[in-house]
Amino acid sequence: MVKSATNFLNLYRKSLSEFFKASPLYATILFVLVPIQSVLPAATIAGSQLLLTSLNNNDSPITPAAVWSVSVIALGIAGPIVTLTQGLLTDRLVAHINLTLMEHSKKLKGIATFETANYYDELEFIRSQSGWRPVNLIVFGLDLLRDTLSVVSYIVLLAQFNFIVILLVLLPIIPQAIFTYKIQQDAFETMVDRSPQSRKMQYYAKTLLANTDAKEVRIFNAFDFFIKKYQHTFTQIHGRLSRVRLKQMRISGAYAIVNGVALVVSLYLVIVGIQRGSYPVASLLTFAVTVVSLSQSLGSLVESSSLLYDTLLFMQKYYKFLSRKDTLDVPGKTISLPKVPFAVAFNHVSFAYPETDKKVLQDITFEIDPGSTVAVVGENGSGKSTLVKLLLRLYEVSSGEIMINGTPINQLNVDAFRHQIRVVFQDYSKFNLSLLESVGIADLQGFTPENVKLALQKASAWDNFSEQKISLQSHLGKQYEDGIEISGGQWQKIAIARAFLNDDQASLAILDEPTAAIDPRSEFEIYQHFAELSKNKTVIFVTHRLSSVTMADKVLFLKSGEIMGFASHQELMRTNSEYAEMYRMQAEGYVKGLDKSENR
Ligand SMILES: Nc1ncnc2c1ncn2[C@@H]1O[C@H](COP(=O)(O)OP(=O)(O)OP(=O)(O)O)[C@@H](O)[C@H]1O
Repeated sequence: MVKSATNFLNLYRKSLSEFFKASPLYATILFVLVPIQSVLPAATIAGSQLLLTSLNNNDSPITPAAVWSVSVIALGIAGPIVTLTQGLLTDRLVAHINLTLMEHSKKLKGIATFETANYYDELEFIRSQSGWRPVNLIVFGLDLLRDTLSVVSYIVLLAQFNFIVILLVLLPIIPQAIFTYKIQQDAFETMVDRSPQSRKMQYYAKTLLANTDAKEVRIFNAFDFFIKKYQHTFTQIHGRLSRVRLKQMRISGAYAIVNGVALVVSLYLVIVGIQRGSYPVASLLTFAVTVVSLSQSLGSLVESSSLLYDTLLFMQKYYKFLSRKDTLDVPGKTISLPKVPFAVAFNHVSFAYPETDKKVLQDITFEIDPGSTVAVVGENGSGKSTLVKLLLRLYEVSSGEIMINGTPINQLNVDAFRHQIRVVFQDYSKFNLSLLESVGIADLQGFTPENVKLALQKASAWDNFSEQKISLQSHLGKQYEDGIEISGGQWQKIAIARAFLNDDQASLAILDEPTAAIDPRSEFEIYQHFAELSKNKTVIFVTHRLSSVTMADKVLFLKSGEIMGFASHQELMRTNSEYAEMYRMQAEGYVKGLDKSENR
């Protein structure tokens, strides 16, 4: 209990320091004004009692009247200033928390955090709440400060009464507070637990409402299917949360009754005290007003601190994410390679994705000569994209070693190494930016309108865009009001253009199924430019179109994470029956297709 209270206070203190990081000015104004604002109600009550006493004693009422007046006026002025500053600080804090998260993601050079289910859930939870949780941190964080100071100031006012009176007012609140924190923790844990389910619910709603799945949902008439799935998941998680909240309400009601009885008893004690002459008559006013205000402030203190507790549990996850280290092991001193074509060597490389046991690559050993072109082929799931990810050092190998120009990959400077690579991913990004930026992002220091245009030409995209009056400045995608939605093939051509951008400065090009959505004419044109792309650099391309392997010096044939063959296409055709069969099957399918159309 003491330990968790200490943790709570430490986390609160740490979280408050975020206010100052977000805006030192607004935070300072608030931390000066809120305490003053908090004690002002008690000051007005004290002023009232002094006023009554002075009138009763025929003394001058000027000083107590001044205390009362100044307190009331200051209270009126402080309110709007605090509200304004709180609003301004909230905006800053939301931006600060999100920017800190984004800055931290910069340090995570590996992608395990983003592709592993557990990490992903945690990240999604933080990301989905980072837009509004900081607001609660300010609101409840300041409420706690305000309520604490108000409670202290009311207790000071009550100090003139018997100790038992104070105890009667304060005691019932302690079990109530403990219980409320416990319930809040249960509610939070229920919410965190349900985060995978919440994601499911969001997914079902999005499938029906977003444009990405609109076609198939309608063709399959799958509306009720998704609505039922949503309702089912909602009922599951809502039931748990409702039970926690109902329990909270029942027990809070019971404590309210205990509290009420304690207040009545304390009023009785004060009346008896006044009748006996222990307290002045005017103190009844102080007691009546203070006890009600104190009771309200105590209730509010418990509520705000329990709600803050909920927010602090979020902050705990936020700090945990910030303390998350990169999944790559980056040495203190790293090596940058000269701008020459890369020689790539895999030495007995095996790999299992984090938190899984299955080796998706097993004992892979091969060498690629600098400046040569290698095609990687194999069935779905044979490990081709995984090999690419390891070569880009998005993951660390489980065992074995990858060497680039004779240097182990994990001794290279990650940023410099990646900057020497041009890459097209199978699941390429559709950056909702201008056309210029969508391509330029591949070389942020070196892109110009001219070289972006050249890259788009090599990707066989420029004429197509020009015909549709899409300029370099046009915004792509639906994120913008004036954004233009382009076709799947056009998005892919932009991804290819990124590989062509300033490609003469790269040492390695990696193309993972680069032309899957491209029309045959464009594909032919792009492949013609590939010859240019492969000049002065090593090229590795993953493909299912075996017709394109003839462009490669060698073919790496993978099956179930193992190398089945690594030789020229001609040699594999001669020596590897499985490869030859795969190639013939594709070629026959194509020829049969031709025969059919000719016989029509
Ligand atoms: N992030 C991941 N976490 C866990 N397993 C993964 C992950 N990504 C891929 N896998 C698994 O690794 C294996 C190899 O996948 P990979 O994507 O490398 O195959 P591929 O040869 O590129 O397939 P395709 O031809 O379909 O693109 C598959 O069994 C897949 O399920």
